[in-house]
Amino acid sequence: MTRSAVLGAGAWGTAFAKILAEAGSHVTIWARRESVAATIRERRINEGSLPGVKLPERVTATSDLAAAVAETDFVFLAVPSQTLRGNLADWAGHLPPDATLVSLMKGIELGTTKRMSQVIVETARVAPERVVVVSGPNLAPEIAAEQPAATVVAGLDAARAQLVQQAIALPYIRPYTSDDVIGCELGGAVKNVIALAYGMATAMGMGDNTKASLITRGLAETARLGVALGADPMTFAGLAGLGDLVATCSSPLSRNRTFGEHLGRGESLEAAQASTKQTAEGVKSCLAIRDLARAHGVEMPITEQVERVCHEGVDPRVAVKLLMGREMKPE
Ligand SMILES: NC(=O)c1ccc[n+]([C@@H]2O[C@H](COP(=O)([O-])OP(=O)(O)OC[C@H]3O[C@@H](n4cnc5c(N)ncnc54)[C@H](O)[C@@H]3O)[C@@H](O)[C@H]2O)c1
Ligand SMILES: O=P(O)(O)OC[C@H](O)CO
Repeated sequence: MTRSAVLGAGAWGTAFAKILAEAGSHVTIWARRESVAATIRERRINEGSLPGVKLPERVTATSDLAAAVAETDFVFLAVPSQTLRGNLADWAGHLPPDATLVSLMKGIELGTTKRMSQVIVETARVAPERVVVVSGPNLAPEIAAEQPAATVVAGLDAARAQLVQQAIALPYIRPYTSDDVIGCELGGAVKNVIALAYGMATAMGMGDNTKASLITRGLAETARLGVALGADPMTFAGLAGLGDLVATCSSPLSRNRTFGEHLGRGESLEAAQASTKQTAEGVKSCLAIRDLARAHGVEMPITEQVERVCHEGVDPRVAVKLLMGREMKPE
């Protein structure tokens, strides 16, 4: 039987531990707070992150990182993107020498503009082939409720990607493999930014034409950046591209869309942060994605406007006017 560690006891880490255990792994969740780890161990619940979900017997938890990762085949990373580098700096020395490191995160690092797999390779000092990424339309509460969904397992080493695929396949999870790590990670990170815009549009009372236009043009700018970085354009028509974009934009469960709704109602960034507690990765990633796009000479007008609303106090209505008033061009 395989052994897995899930580092991060948020909504996704907890839901993913349930998947892994049901698919046959022994799973240890690492939680920052011992009280969270103890409740998972003793009561098999993580009420703060995934309310009402009972975890299988094969899931345990600890706040001791070395104990969590000892003798594991897979280490799944599910902390907020902007904390990953700091976390890995502390963890790198404890990781088993051949464990596959799997990123469950959807963000781009501020300052460096690196994807999560790049941060892992650099900080844990491992070969890129040891890193696998899981990304797709996977809202944690729906997955925890065992509603059928598909996802993508992307890796440079096809054999490792297949092992992860086998480790998470269930009657309600259908994982596909891919070799396009760049495309899958970008799809996951940029959809959060577009979902912020979608939430703003929703709160401003905009209709389905507006929302369809945002999704379509949002995907166009994602694919443009992806191609400039070496991704396969077809990835953006798949689960980690369009699939995740549609799920995140259309679901009231999405933290990014919900955060956008707060901004669309005229709240400041600080007020929106105060009323939404969980991670809305797009809020920080929009800055890094904008910088990455500029560095590669790629136009990302929706991302630019989301960044201005989030971080420069621009009124979302003004952002819409600017987007609609751009120079005419072919699709
Ligand atoms: N929730 C989902 O539906 C979902 C689905 C797919 C991918 N993701 C991605 O998974 C990642 C984690 O998201 P989540 O939904 O679990 O977020 P979350 O907000 O529910 O939980 C984040 C967890 O990280 C912990 N944390 C915060 N700061 C930390 C630090 N400095 N060091 C270590 N741990 C820290 C928090 O205590 C919390 O347990 C994100 O990149 C997100 O985009 C989430
Ligand atoms: O709740 P969000 O906005 O972080 O989205 C969750 C997942 O990434 C959806 O696939």
